[in-house]
Amino acid sequence: MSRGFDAIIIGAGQAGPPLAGRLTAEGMSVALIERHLIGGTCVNTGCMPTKAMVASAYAAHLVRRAGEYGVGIGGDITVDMARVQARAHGITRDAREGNTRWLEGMERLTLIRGHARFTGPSAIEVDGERLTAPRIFLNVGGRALVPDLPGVDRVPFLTNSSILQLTEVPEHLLVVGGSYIGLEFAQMFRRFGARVSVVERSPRIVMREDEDVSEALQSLLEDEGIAIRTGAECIRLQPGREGGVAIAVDCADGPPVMEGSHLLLAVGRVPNTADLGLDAAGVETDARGYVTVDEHLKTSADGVWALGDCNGRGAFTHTAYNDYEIVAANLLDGANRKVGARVSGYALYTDPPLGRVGMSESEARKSGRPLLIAKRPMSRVGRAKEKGETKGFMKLIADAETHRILGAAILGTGGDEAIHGILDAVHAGMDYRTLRWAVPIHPTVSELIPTLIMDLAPA
Ligand SMILES: Cc1cc2nc3c(=O)[nH]c(=O)nc-3n(C[C@H](O)[C@H](O)[C@H](O)COP(=O)(O)OP(=O)(O)OC[C@H]3O[C@@H](n4cnc5c(N)ncnc54)[C@H](O)[C@@H]3O)c2cc1C
Ligand SMILES: NC(=O)c1ccc[n+]([C@@H]2O[C@H](COP(=O)([O-])OP(=O)(O)OC[C@H]3O[C@@H](n4cnc5c(N)ncnc54)[C@H](O)[C@@H]3O)[C@@H](O)[C@H]2O)c1
Repeated sequence: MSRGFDAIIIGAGQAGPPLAGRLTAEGMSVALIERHLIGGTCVNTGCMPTKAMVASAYAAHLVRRAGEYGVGIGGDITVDMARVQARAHGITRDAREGNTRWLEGMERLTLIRGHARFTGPSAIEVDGERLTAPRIFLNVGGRALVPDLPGVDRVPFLTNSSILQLTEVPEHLLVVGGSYIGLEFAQMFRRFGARVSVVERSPRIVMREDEDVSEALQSLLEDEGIAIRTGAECIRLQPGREGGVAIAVDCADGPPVMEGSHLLLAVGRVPNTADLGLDAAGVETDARGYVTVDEHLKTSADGVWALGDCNGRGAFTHTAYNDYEIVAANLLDGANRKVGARVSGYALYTDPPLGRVGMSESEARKSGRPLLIAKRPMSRVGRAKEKGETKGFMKLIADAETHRILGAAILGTGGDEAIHGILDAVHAGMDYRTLRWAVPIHPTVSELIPTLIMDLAPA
């Protein structure tokens, strides 16, 4: 049996469902195929559950600090991991069910549950059924990378998905990987009461950020009692002496073996492209399996586009959604939007969070432009003092000749929100001098943005 559609979308993550909404609204018949949970990674095992758990961890942290604010708490502070998880799962379930209802009620949409793979150009097979369409959109996302570390097959390990099923606080959580996933889980589990050790292969955590960011983050995590081991190049995994897991790191300074009760692998993601039958349709990938796309997100095969994490052009929910906006605008609105025009912005949800936009200082220096830089510790931000959250700093980097902002980092309370004032200015291509005369609201973290601009100096 074969069914024909105007369009087929594979994957109901962050780009597929809104694209289905636009295409069906234009009168097209669309098949949306999902093999697992509607909403994909962000809703089910990524942003939503982790940010819900970060909120629980923040509550535990603040309660422990209550005395500093003049607030007394009677009795011991306890964390009920099962309730923390139930809260997070409730939030994700509501989102997933809302998305599912929306898609099930969408006119001209056929929602198909199953694994899709190409059988030829314009042809897909799901559970033995053949589907064809002149337009096929890949939104297949990715999954946790399980690295080929010696001993990985001899020890139990957790990923970002399975760690969401823990109903008890681990005694000692070992985290391999000191970037987004590793650090967000490390801090939250420390705040839930676990001992936590992070092992990172690079010379510093969050290696893609500037050194001052890595240093400040490491120091604030260590202040909370998290052990961090960087430059750990020769990691071997082995069963622990008293059950649990051990990581042998005998190639660097420090103790040669770290033992823990649980192990989280947080060393990156792999795209879900190996089992898609891409060869049958002539869709090319790079060496790491990411679908190769052009500036309009078209693949090497006519009539096939790739959106979201699987195209390697972004690794965030907002970049996946923006991919949908680009494809929809070009196909349906006669636009000529390009992925390269996107201003890079993201946040790391430690507490305090790191809000980032554009270039890091080291990238800006490598570009060879004449730079102006301003930096201010959060201990000199009124709102941070009032909140009792003064760790971190804000940094702004501008081009001295063009007067454009090149990048910024706000590692500090509210940094994930305040960074948007700068992100919008970069997006608008604004001359930073325009912002000098903005009248921001007091007391906020954002109110320091004009001050930072006044402080810009050759560096
Ligand atoms: C722990 C964690 C925390 C994160 N936190 C944040 C955050 O705070 N902010 C942020 O911006 N980003 C965050 N991310 C990243 C974010 O989740 C992803 O960038 C985003 O979900 C990518 O969306 P996507 O649509 O490309 O793919 P996905 O959301 O992964 O969706 C792909 C879908 O395709 C389906 N699929 C795959 N292959 C097939 C097939 N052959 N047939 C049918 N269906 C298929 C999958 O089942 C899945 O549902 C986080 C990620 C993780 C892991
Ligand atoms: N706040 C957010 O937006 C957010 C949160 C979580 C995840 N994410 C997304 O998920 C993706 C994956 O995150 P991630 O943290 O797993 O990957 P990542 O690629 O950001 O970092 C992986 C880290 O593991 C280290 N590493 C790699 N191999 C190692 C080894 N063998 N031993 C020790 N360390 C090793 C790397 O040096 C790096 O620091 C990110 O690209 C991000 O886009 C985003």
